[in-house]
Amino acid sequence: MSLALADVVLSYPDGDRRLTALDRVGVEVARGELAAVVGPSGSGKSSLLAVAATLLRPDAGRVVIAGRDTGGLSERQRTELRRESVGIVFQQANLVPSLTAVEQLLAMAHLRGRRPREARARAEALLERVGLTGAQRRRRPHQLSGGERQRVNLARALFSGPAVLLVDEPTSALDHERGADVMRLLVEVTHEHRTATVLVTHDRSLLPSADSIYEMADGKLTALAAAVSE
Ligand SMILES: Nc1ncnc2c1ncn2[C@@H]1O[C@H](COP(=O)(O)OP(=O)(O)OP(=O)(O)O)[C@@H](O)[C@H]1O
Repeated sequence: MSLALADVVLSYPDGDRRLTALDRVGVEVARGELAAVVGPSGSGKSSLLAVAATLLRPDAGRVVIAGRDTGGLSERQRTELRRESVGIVFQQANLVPSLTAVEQLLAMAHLRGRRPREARARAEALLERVGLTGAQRRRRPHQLSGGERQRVNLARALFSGPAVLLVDEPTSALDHERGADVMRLLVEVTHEHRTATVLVTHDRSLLPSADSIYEMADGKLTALAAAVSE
């Protein structure tokens, strides 16, 4: 399993008490599998992604990423593991306003010490794969549509070759057709790049293309349909 959560509990301070956002959550996602998580607002979906991304430490339970139990790791080790093994596509694209699409990816290469020519070729290929033309790859975020920015975001998340891909509401700002296109792309890249992908969404119409489906309600995660093992 590339991503495994077992008995994960997460709570937030809430006045004098604590609010339980994740209540003994367990989930396993294999490489090449896209698991979709649906659930109402406030049910704990973003909290699940934050824990899976090692951005938040759970109060209890285990989070295993690419075979490594993250529980005993220092902050520094967690950051390192996140950089190497976790691709994150959150609602806002969080792109750097002054950089072109290609440069958004190259900025990551710089952090990771890749060779410039090799990095540029990889950046161009990934952006092409997610559907950006040569001209679009040279544009800055404000010159791209919301859907195109999401594609840049996805390409950037894939750049390091992560084992785990975490995607939060990628289609919420898009119309139905564009949302369905982004979903199709996510399924394809999950299979091609062999990522263990978790996708959080409100949109139930996207579910049929997922490999497995879970529902989050009041911090509890239930499997609605399991992945068919290969
Ligand atoms: N930093 C925080 N401090 C306190 N409570 C929080 C914090 N973040 C989230 N919560 C609470 O935890 C619960 C779960 O929130 P979470 O954001 O995970 O839900 P969600 O399913 O992602 O919602 P949405 O679909 O609206 O994004 C909610 O009751 C929320 O108010």
